[in-house]
Amino acid sequence: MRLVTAGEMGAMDRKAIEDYGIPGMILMENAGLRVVEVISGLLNDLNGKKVVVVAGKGNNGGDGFVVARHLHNRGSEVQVFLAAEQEQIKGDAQINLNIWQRMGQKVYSLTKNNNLNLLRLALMNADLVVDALYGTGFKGAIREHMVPVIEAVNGCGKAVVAVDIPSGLEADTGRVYGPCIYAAHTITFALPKLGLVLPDAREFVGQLHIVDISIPSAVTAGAESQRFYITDRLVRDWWPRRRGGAHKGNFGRVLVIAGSRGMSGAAVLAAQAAARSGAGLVTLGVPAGIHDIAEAKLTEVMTFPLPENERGTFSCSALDEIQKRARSSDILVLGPGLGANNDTAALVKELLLKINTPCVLDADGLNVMVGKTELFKLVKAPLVLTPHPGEMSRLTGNNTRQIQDARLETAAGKAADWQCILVLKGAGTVVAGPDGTLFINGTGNPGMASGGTGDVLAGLIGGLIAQGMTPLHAAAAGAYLHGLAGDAAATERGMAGLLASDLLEQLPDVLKKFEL
Ligand SMILES: NC(=O)C1=CN([C@@H]2O[C@H](COP(=O)(O)OP(=O)(O)OC[C@H]3O[C@@H](n4cnc5c(N)ncnc54)[C@H](O)[C@@H]3O)[C@@H](O)[C@H]2O)[C@@H](O)CC1
Ligand SMILES: [K+]
Repeated sequence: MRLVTAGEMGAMDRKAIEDYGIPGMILMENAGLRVVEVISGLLNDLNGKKVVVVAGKGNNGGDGFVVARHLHNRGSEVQVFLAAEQEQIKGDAQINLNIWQRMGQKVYSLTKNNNLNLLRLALMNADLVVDALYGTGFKGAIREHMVPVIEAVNGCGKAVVAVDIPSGLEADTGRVYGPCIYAAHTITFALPKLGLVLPDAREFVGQLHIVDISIPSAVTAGAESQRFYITDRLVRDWWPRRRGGAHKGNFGRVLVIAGSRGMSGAAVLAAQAAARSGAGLVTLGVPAGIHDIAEAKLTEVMTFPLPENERGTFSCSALDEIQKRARSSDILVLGPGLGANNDTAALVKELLLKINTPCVLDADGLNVMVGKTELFKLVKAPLVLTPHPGEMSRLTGNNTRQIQDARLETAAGKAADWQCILVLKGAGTVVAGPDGTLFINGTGNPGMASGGTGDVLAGLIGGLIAQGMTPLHAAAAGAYLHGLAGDAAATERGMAGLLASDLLEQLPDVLKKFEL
């Protein structure tokens, strides 16, 4: 699903209104109705439920009046609080406010101080709160006089449903510069706004619902944004189909080159993830000293020993053998647990320059390329880099704060500079293609910030490429599925004890639903 900025969404609204003749009132009516549908699902029976609507002066507030009307019609007891003077309300919002008042319903203006106490009282008794203070028109920090309103809503302990965007959050940046509504659910219209899926926004957005408000599909499909939110639907579109009569040769061959003395686990995890992803054949090459361990740990994956140096890491003399094996493989996964020394670094560098097989380069495979990033664009086959912010910092020379403050720009910029696919890991993993396409991932949880989960991701992406997904789609799908596996593991066993190997256990169930 495309991610849009407030400006892009506004242009689409205008197009629907001006080019297609859909009155703005209809869009607002649909928006309100969709919110009521979600609320209805949350409260079961709307009859008799107490709902507080806090509305702002713009069209987001207008949506709030529509919500209030439909909830009232379905038997809820609705109180509307307006964070503006009535005279400030214009256009469609004004029409909906008028309708509400002609229905004999009150509006309490929060610009009068005593109504703040009334709001607090109403919130105490409420079953649910609707936040319609600000939507895509909001930028910067909440003004001083609105702070107590937001604080009252956040402090009341009731479920808050945010209309389009939690008020206080910027639609384009996902940034919050002052107090902001903590929503349990955010119902956003037509397409997800970029800021809603960025990591800073997560705690405010709660569960994100994307609802249709009847903007013609030709308009939303014509959005120019090359940023996408990864969804089930996208992954399903990319999914490699398994024909009847298929054999293991149809699902690709993965070569994993990974591990060193003390880090056999990384190699094993990456190889198992490739196998669990559905790849036909997975072969793991490790330094000879840990070969017996790898072989003992793995059942389905084939293993072979390679020359090592006195530190127990790959020796550069392993080059020919790896090259030969890579030629008969569909993808090379290189890097997990390699260790970083000059000998191994030389091997990685030579391999990248010589192979014609697509490659996923991870972990120490990336660390040994620090200072040599100009070589990335010389790699002949598609290259997928999977740095976490620390590795990205070393590769770019920017500190991690700079990387984290500009995750989208960094990923997109370096994917273009290095002519590669860049997977910038961390909350809200960003996948960037060299052509400017960006995918943002919303699955996963903090429990996954533990050793070995990155190795699983590298193997998973490799396995998907082997099965015929394009490297860019495999990187995005891999991040998404990896997060789903982490979420399933966390649901079952909690976050604290979550191990990378738990993700492997969850993968078959996660993948199952895409096979249908
Ligand atoms: N036709 C349309 O454009 C539609 C718009 N819809 C709703 O309209 C919303 C956008 O409406 P608007 O553009 O009127 O904007 P908002 O309703 O988001 O209102 C923002 C208002 O707050 C002001 N503001 C901006 N930054 C502020 C700050 N830091 N502190 C205080 N005030 C600030 C703005 O000047 C504006 O008056 C969407 O989010 C959506 O909810 C929906 O009704 C669907 C159709
Ligand atoms: K809102």
